[in-house]
Amino acid sequence: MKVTVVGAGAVGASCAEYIAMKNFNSEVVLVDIKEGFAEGKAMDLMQTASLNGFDTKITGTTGDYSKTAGSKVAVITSGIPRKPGMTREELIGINAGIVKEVTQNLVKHSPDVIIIVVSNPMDTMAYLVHKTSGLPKERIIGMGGALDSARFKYRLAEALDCPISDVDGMVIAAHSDTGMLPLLSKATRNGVSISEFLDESTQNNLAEATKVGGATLTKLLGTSAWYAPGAAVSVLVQSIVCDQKKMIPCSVMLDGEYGESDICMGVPCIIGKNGIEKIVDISLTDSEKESFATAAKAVREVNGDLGF
Ligand SMILES: NC(=O)C1=CN([C@@H]2O[C@H](COP(=O)(O)OP(=O)(O)OC[C@H]3O[C@@H](n4cnc5c(N)ncnc54)[C@H](O)[C@@H]3O)[C@@H](O)[C@H]2O)C=CC1
Ligand SMILES: O=C([O-])CC(=O)C(=O)O
Repeated sequence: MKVTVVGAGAVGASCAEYIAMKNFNSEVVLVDIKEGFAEGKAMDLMQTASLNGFDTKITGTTGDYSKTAGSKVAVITSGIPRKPGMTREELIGINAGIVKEVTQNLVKHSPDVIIIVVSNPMDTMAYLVHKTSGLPKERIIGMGGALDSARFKYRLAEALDCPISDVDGMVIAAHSDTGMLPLLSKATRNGVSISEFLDESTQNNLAEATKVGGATLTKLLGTSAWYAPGAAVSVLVQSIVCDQKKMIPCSVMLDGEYGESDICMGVPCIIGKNGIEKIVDISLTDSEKESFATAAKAVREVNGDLGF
């Protein structure tokens, strides 16, 4: 199957690399606006194929969307990343125009495409794709929760001083420094609630560290992260291409679910060959419900800047 990745920068190239390394898909097309950049990244990645043992064909193009025709999945990573001290929301002015134009080009050449939105502010960019693409809602998936949940598991394992494979947990709501909701009430070590091992203050500290995970890395790196974002996208793409029907928190258009409508927010979804196969309704505590509603209010305010 053909998978297109728009934006051959840090996250886009990392997506392409992880997809290829997992060797489940035949073709990845990288697109960038910078002359020769996607072609160069594709060539460099292809020269790792014999070393890393994958058969995925990776090609690159400078803005020729005819090369993306017939894509099953397209990942939008084009746009600017934040710098230390910035919020994701501050990127809207530049990224909204880029995401809108890229979406129109993608849909023109691949009307049946499933779009994965990565560019920030992601929940608002996913909403923008809904408003401008004409695609059915099950074919627009915002990537945030997969990454935030991986960061949550990293912090859980750190606090529990145990292997990451021992822990499980999920982050829902918004992909923002304040709007993420790590579900402490459902986090486990081998099926045992973390409250059996960690006191409340330790739990709250690790939840806070999870929420600012992106900002912490941006401060350390001088730009935002790419390895875990790329890996998180590859998990989503694999679940679609291989119809795995994994449950992954994704930012999707809500129509009454979790008490919200006309907004993209992170909720657990079953991801398969049709994109979002199902939104999973899970029980939340009263305080989690309140946090979800507060996060939605903030996302709605940012969406307002799009002018729909
Ligand atoms: N949703 C998430 O969890 C995450 C989102 N991000 C977001 O992903 C985006 C990309 O981040 P990076 O890869 O680090 O940035 P980057 O600057 O390394 O790469 C972005 C690429 O997009 C290209 N581009 C810009 N306009 C374009 C257009 N109209 N068409 C095609 N390509 C275009 C640029 O030339 C550049 O190569 C940022 O908005 C960042 O905030 C990053 C990490 C995680
Ligand atoms: O922090 C950022 O700006 C990039 C991002 O969304 C993340 O790494 O979670």
